[in-house]
Amino acid sequence: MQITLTQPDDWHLHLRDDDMLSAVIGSTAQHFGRALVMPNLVPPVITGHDARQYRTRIEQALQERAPGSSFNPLMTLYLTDTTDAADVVQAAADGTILAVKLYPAGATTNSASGVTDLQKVMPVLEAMAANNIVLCVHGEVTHADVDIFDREARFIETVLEPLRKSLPELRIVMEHVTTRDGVDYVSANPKNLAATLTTHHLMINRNHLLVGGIRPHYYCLPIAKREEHRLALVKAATSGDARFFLGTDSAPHTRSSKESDCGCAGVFNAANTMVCLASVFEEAGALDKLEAFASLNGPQWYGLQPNSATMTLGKTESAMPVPAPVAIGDEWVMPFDPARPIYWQVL
Ligand SMILES: NC(=O)N[C@@H](CC(=O)O)C(=O)O
Ligand SMILES: [Zn+2]
Ligand SMILES: [Zn+2]
Repeated sequence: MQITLTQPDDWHLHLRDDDMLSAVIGSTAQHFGRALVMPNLVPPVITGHDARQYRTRIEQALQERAPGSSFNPLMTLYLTDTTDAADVVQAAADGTILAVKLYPAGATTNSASGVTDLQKVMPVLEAMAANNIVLCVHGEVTHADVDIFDREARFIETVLEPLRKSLPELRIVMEHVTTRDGVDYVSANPKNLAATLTTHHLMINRNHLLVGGIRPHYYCLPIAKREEHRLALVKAATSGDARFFLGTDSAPHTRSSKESDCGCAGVFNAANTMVCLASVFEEAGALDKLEAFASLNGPQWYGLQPNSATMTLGKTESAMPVPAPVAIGDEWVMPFDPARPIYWQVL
């Protein structure tokens, strides 16, 4: 059996910089037409100028590692307490950026420069609403007294809902939704709200992370939740609802920084996302919805055309191996092990 789709895009991707960028760019460029590139570098991508320079570095890495690729990186800015609204509006108007990313300070990898109080960035958010610029959010509160498994639900209640009430015209993407609460909130609020879903959150729950030994390569933020939440994510992804689309959140870290006494959060799934998704959609009896999720809903939300190229996926007789580790200097980046056999390949 084979299925052919419009070439997919990745609406949430970490490409990093320097050697890591060179090591991982090929995995994405091989399959995806475009990706929305996250700005959480050290230091972060804050201004339009930073984004143009980062885009140039990505293009250089592409030329070296994937010559001839037509992959198109789409850039974002990292919102800080002191972001200049005029710079954001200009960067969107001249095509430098497609969206702005909100990291609550301290919520995830490289978020120390994130927003400490939404009131401080209201002028920027108002300018974004007026100019139809999308806000992508890492939707977790960071208070020490909120349990890590409740941080997404609490964000919806205490940050997202009040923000949407005070600025209903602002178009918002809840990135990497991991709970039924998140899915239900997006489903119930049709206006100016969408969500990305990652490959790994469609495949693993918190037992995969913690039962039978701790699995640092499944540690990511937001953390994987109970099985009932994973099932809600699969239902949303396979529903055909245009407000749910693929953002892999492929987030490479070196093996030693994951297998550590204080391991980094992030799953590197760029190389096998499409075969994993084919497996998830097949199991849900929804292979006919994979194209909407991976290739059509995202461009529609961002007001872009779908890619003109196609991708064909074929079933295999025997299970396919997990992609090989990617070398970076004398280190490795370990690709996502989907915790089940995969009988699909990209042809
Ligand atoms: N998802 C992760 O666990 N990590 C991401 C950051 C993020 O998307 O929150 C990273 O940059 O490593
Ligand atoms: Zn995030
Ligand atoms: Zn991310």
